[in-house]
Amino acid sequence: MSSNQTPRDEEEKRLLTVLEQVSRRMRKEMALLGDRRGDVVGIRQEFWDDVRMNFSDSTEVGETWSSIVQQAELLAERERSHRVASEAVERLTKQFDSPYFARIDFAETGMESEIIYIGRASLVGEDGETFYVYDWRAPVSSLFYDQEPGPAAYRVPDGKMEGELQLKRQFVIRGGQLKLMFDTSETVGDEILQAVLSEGSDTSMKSIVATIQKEQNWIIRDEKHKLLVVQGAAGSGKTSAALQRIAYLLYRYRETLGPDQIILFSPNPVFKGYISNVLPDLGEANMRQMTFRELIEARLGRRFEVEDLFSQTEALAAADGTAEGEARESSVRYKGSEHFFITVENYLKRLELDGARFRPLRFRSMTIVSAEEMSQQFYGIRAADGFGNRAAGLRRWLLERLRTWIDSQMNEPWLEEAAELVDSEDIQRAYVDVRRSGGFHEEVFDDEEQMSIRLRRRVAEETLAPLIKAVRSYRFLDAVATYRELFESRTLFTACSPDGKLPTGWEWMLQRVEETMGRKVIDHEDATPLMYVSEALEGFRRVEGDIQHVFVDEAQDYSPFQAAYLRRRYPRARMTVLGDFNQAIYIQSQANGGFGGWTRLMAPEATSVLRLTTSYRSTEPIVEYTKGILAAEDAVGIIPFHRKGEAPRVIACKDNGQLSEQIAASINELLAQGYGTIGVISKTAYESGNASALLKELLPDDVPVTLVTGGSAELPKGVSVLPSYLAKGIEFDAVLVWDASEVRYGKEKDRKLLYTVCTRALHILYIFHTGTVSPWLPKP
Ligand SMILES: Nc1ncnc2c1ncn2[C@@H]1O[C@H](COP(=O)(O)OP(=O)(O)OP(=O)(O)O)[C@@H](O)[C@H]1O
Repeated sequence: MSSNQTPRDEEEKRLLTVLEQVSRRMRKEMALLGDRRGDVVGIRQEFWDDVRMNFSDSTEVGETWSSIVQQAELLAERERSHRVASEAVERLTKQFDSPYFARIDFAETGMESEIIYIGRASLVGEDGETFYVYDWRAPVSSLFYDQEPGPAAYRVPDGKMEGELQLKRQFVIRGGQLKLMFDTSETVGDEILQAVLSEGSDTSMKSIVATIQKEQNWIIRDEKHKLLVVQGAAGSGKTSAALQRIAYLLYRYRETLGPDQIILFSPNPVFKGYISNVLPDLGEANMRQMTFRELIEARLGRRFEVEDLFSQTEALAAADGTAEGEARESSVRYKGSEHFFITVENYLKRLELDGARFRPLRFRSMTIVSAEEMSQQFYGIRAADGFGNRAAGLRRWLLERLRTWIDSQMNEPWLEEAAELVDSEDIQRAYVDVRRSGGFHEEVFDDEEQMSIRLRRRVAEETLAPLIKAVRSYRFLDAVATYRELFESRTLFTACSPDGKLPTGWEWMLQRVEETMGRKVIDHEDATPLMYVSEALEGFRRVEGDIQHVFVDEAQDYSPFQAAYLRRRYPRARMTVLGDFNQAIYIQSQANGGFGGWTRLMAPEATSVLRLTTSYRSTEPIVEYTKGILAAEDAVGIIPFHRKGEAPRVIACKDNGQLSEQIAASINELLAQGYGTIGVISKTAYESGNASALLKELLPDDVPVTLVTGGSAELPKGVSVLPSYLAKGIEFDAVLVWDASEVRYGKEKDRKLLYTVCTRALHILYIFHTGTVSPWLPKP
């Protein structure tokens, strides 16, 4: 490079070289893609022409079959290579747009300096040796995220590389054009981050690979710990770090780890949709995503009507201030507490000796096996074998008992009558059975007798099929009665309780459990404890051993039961758990005070607890303002990223009518200013239903207003109207809070909810209220 060129000229030149490589590769892949497409279409069209069809004898049929298989394999292979080529074209298109975002010059000790460019994906020359761009996940790339210029080192799989980091440069390249470049002495320079954060938000989350911060990078690349617990302020990049970590793990362990071996627990379906583009955008397939609710539904949903967390939240809000509401709230709080978890754990220990409840096997009015017999059999198996072996032993024994019981019924009138009613097809089948087993050669009379026995046996087995199925799926264990027992006996409860005390409102809980479970309804607060007891009695047999990584986002919302359950269900998985105790918005998680349920899941030496303190989402004025909603001790350690913006506004309205008019006017203004996503966030779903109807009336037809509900799978563009708890984890350019009055957000329990709502804003936060304003908002 000639010396009178500026660094920018040199970088422009280098960019052209890289783009030329990209386009050369693109031409090649396009040609390949065209060929493959042609092949696929051709094979599909001529599929049957190339198959020899001959059915004249069995040899010919065999040959016909193998020629079909051959053609199908050829087609599948071409389809695979078509897919590979089309993925390559997609990747190269993105590379043409922005091939890299950073450069580092690193001199390994005793060696010459090497220039390394870092991008979303690697780019290797046709010689297979020239690395034009390194993948952001390559070991050397960590220098960019972790280190400042000067002596530096990075980890490689078999040790450490030491040397000197001589230069760090960041780029913004869009559409193949170098827009910005900075040399930086910080880990990742502020200027670029400023530029990225000033952009508008979208209806789906973006990747952050170009600007990953040092602390986030520790989370992304940690390979030492089996349990990683992250407490991070609102907007500090927990979800982002989790998703980039998944991409990192898929790259680092690509030989042994697939996306279906990673599972992420999301707070709700909207969030699921919101994050679903990040991994594909990074060229990786999505991991599995679930909500905890889906686990509960799969386990209890077939036999019970199970309330979900959102319905519980709505029910509590509707009953707020009533005696019934207060009682339910304290029950919900208690059942999510550590105290209750320990009580149930102690109860399970006692159940190893005695007390598990069983459902008798009954047929019509006959008892085939009584609950007492089952209990004797169950507790007759050594306790050391654990619940799992005992339950399996009892299951085997019951199936055997059912078989002998069927034998004993052969001459019973009910069976004879039922056998007489069977249709001729069944008789035919019984006839075939007898023939197959060698009947009908000897005495005719005996054969008839045999046939009739078979017929009766078949009828008996069919009639008892549901019972047999129930035994096979462990339904003889009565988890509901076992769980209820804990509430029915005061002495039992106090014996299990860690401090020997009953919780306040215990009588109410007892009545409620009796009343709901009697109707086959399970309150949300009972669902996980019940599922836990139920699975414990079966010995936690429903494990998913092939899952290698479990991620839990919004982990502060999980009760100790939920945490313990996930650990049991995925026994071999490493866990990454991310949350913010300031956003513990559900009553169920307010009593367990943070992350206790998670941190005890694994040994301390296998656990790492990290904090993220800088809040990147919102402007500095918004972060400073929202910190004021929290209690002073909770706000310590939340640091705004210095991005300028408008101060939040609090707008008083005289009634709901004026409130909706003011919000509609703000929406019009904000849309005109170019804000693409606007969230109108109310406390409950009931209110958001009303809000959306009012706004639709007030706004012109071309302004899209979408009501987001618990079932919504994605976030729309334009104006979203949604309840507080569905706004978890997502963000909007502008947040308009629907009625932050004292009536709505007046109690201590509403404080974190209001904080969560307000921290969804990137650039604009307007808070509207009727009557007296919530006491939690900072005083002007
Ligand atoms: N290193 C980064 N570079 C660029 N943007 C970032 C970075 N870290 C976070 N962000 C942005 O900040 C916003 C918040 O990130 P994210 O949703 O991951 O935070 P969070 O901690 O999960 O938030 P919350 O708990 O409030 O839901 C997102 O828009 C994300 O893109």
